[in-house]
Amino acid sequence: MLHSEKWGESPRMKKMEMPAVSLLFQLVLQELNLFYKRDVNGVGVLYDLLRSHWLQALLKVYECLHYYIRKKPVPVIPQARVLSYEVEELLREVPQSTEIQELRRLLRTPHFKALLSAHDTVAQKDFEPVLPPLPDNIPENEEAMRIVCLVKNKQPLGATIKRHEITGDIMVARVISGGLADRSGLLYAGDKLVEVNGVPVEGLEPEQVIHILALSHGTIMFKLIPVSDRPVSNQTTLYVRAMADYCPLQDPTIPCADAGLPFKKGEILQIVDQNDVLWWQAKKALDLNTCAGLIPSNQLLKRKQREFWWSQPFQPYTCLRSTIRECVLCEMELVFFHLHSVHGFNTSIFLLLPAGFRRSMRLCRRKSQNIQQSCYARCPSICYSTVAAPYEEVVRYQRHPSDRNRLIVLVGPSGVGINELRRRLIQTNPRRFQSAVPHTTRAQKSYEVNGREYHYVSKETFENLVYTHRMLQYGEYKGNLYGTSVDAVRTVLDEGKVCIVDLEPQGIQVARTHELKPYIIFIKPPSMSCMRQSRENARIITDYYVSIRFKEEDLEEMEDSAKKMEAQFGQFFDQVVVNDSLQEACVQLLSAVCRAQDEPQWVPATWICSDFQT
Ligand SMILES: Nc1ncnc2c1ncn2[C@@H]1O[C@H](COP(=O)(O)OP(=O)(O)OP(=O)(O)O)[C@@H](O)[C@H]1O
Repeated sequence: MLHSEKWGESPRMKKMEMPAVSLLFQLVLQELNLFYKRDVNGVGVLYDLLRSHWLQALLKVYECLHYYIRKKPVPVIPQARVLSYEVEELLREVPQSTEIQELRRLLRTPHFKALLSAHDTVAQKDFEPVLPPLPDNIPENEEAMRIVCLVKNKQPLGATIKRHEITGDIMVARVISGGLADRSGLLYAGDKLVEVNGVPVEGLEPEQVIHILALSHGTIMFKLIPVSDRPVSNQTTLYVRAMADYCPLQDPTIPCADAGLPFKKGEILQIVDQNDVLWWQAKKALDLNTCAGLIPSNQLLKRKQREFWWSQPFQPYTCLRSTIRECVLCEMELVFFHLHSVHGFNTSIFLLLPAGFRRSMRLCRRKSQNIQQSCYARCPSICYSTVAAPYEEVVRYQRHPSDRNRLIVLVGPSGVGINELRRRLIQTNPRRFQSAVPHTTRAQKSYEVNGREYHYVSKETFENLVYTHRMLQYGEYKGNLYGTSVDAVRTVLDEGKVCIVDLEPQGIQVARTHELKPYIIFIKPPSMSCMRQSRENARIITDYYVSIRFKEEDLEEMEDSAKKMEAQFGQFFDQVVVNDSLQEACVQLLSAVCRAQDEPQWVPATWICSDFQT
């Protein structure tokens, strides 16, 4: 901000602008000076004290603060006009002066004029809120009472009230972090309301208090008895990934729906307050400037999920809304949170393809009924418990250039184009990107090379890999076992390359380890109408030698399957690429893969913090 004054231009001016304290200091020192020479008792000590460096420095700070508080910006356009006029005059005298010509050009530029105009608009506004005078009839026990004035603006007040179950008093139930009430530092959870805008609240219902607030304009004045034990905030900020959707407006148990924070699975939330065991306060990591909202705590969600799990043991994925609906809480909070909105507050065919370009687990699975999904077969309880955790603690992770690359996992419905995209991605830079060579128990063909198309192993070896948890996923096709091993992935990563694998979504959990740090990319089909166009000439590869056109039912199945995958596993997707135009999808895929390796990403805290690692 530009200021028109210069501080202390003359000694007289300086004296006039000097704050009273400084002036007093000077006078006292002058007086003491007289007595100092006469050696009056104690004068020397006082004189030295007042002249001490630290006190002088403190006084200097005080003077500076005083000066800036008093100083108000003034409009500068009139001065700019005078300057322009003087520049013109000067140019008449020295027309060839490039400096003055440059100054004239600057003064005439639209952005400079706009800057001055913006400055003056701000300078002429009075931003100081006009507070009403304090009431005359402040009670004698003033100590116990506090008057709080909050000026309404476009933001919600950010606090909730409730009736105390025993005393019937109207209390501040909670103050939402980052809201107006919180930033004022004047309202605390547990404060007892006595009056609102001069109206006593004793005997009133919380709804009636809300009504009084709704009718008030300008400034809201609360008379309240402060809570005796203010909560000491020693919270550490925590980031979590939401593992389910949550909609506060459809949750009848939330103490205050308007104060709730809706979120979708996969979103990163910053938990700012965990004081309440049942209801936390959180912000979205993408929108940290807003005030926080209420979300169910980990404990509350886990409890409900457990109850639901025991009643429906074969349906691991629960609808958060349905579980929460069962919860009955005694607390009933009323909002003066969103008053502004309610009451007007401003408120492939691998035969001929080079190594790595073969189909792995996706091999003819549409036709096969025998392919098993390893995840559930091997560890249903582990999968369930992890999937069902309501929040997953996450941290920001930036891969160090000397670290191994993160595993890239492609997930999507059969036929969506995963093989095609992976093939194209690898083709862009085969020295950087590579698939993992799968294992199989089927016989090696004459033109195949062990370790190129497949690792050909015996059934016993294969089963041993499965039992020792070294298979990311595996399945059976026409009596033979196929699978992708962790060792095969590790081989690619150890060569400094980026390993690209496709997994069934149930296999995501197996791959999510500290070692592989997988980055999951969901390949999503476009809308049905777009698919009809883009897949008009495409072929589904149903067996090594058979390819047929996509039928309407294939497209429907793809869409249906994609929806189910998103609904059940969406929380694990780091990136979604819609495969409409192959070229565009490939570009998106390439940039996502590069981002995963080179830019900071949210990853489970267990992958990074040594405390979590087992
Ligand atoms: N965006 C697209 N536009 C047109 N055709 C496409 C597109 N994406 C993929 N295809 C074609 O669709 C067919 C199926 O693709 P692809 O084999 O890559 O799918 P997939 O997801 O790997 O299927 P599966 O799970 O059965 O192995 C291929 O012929 C491929 O070229």
